[in-house]
Amino acid sequence: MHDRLIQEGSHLKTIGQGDSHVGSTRCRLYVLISETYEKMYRYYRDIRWQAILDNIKIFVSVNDKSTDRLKGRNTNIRPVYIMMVLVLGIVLFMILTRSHLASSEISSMSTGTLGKLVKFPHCQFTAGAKRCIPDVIIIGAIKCGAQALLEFLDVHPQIAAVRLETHFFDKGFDKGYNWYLNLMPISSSKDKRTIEKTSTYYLSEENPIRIHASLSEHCKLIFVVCDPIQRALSHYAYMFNFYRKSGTLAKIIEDNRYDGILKTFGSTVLNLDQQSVNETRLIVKAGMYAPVLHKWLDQFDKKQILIVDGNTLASSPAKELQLVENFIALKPFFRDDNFQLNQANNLSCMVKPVEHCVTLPSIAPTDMHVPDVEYEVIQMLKSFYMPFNKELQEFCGRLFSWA
Ligand SMILES: Nc1ncnc2c1ncn2[C@@H]1O[C@H](COP(=O)(O)OS(=O)(=O)O)[C@@H](OP(=O)(O)O)[C@H]1O
Repeated sequence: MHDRLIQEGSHLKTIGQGDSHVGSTRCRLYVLISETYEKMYRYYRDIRWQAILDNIKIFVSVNDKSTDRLKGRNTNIRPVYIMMVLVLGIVLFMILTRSHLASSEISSMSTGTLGKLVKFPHCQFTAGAKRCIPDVIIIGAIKCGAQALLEFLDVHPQIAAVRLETHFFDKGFDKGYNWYLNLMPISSSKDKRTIEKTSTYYLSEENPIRIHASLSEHCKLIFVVCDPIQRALSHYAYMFNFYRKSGTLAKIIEDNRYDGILKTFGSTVLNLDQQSVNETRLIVKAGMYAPVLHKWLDQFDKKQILIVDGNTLASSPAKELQLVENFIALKPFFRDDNFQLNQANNLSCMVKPVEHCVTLPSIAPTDMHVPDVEYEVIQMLKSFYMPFNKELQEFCGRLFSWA
């Protein structure tokens, strides 16, 4: 069985094997590492028992007669109690070999500013339940409706969403796989895809490399974009209100950091001479979608990335949700009559099968600072973003009303 597994499954690596006798039955244990669970199903019939811990898969063959069994020959497989004894032995074996596994994997890791890069096991099973790291990640953009997309998708029966931003790949990568996995929803269904959203992922150059190295080679990315000027205004208003509420606005303005804001929207997005756009500011950079996308395309195939239009998502969510269904191969679920447009803010709420409006930051409308915006500033931003928007449209093969 072992040779056949190795021959047919080039993704399998043996890291240990041994013989043992239980009564008169000779048992051979193999400890194999596999990157994917799916491929293992093909071999499942050969295997008397398997266990999964991190990415260690353990397979047990009894008397090496499993290949005979596949060919339909009769075998003298001993009763279930033998297997139970083996299970206990193997659990011990797994514990003893974990430290060895860790060090053998480290040889293929990259360290340095990227952190340890290693393919994460997709799911872990405990007490009949399963947790899986994401199949799909919504990587941004800030203030374009990524949260609305996530919350609506979570109503789909095949989706298990992480409601809070984990920031694992941009801020918590050194916390490691188990920390990340424990943030994932528990699911008992085989059919569910796990989805995570952190709106700042798209901005960091390390994230595409880390996500590509850690998640399944089949993982998918969703990038929600929107009118970059509207986005910048929303971002500015959010930060202004946030810092004012926390009493740190004056300090933020004084610090003049690239990710901070200044007293006015114009002074934040323009250079000191007021004649050109300051592209070193986060608030400007966060709307330059095409250059950002290049970093992701260095790691991922174009087919693995879906661009969603956040402006359309606000007014006609079903249209964008259907694109997502198609992209991640979900059963059709979302229709126009699931949603209703709220005339007060021009944003859609779900009305069925559940009533759900996406919660916006808890700042009372009366306290909300709406930035003053000069016509010239908008014109400068328009010309600045135009080539990036054009490139994005070419990439998507789709026109956006705001581009
Ligand atoms: N259906 C629905 N409900 C609520 N909000 C919606 C919806 N569709 C899109 N949007 C837009 O989402 C904007 C906030 O974006 P995000 O949730 O992605 O912001 S964040 O980056 O995660 O903080 C938010 O921007 P602001 O209104 O300026 O706050 C909305 O315009």
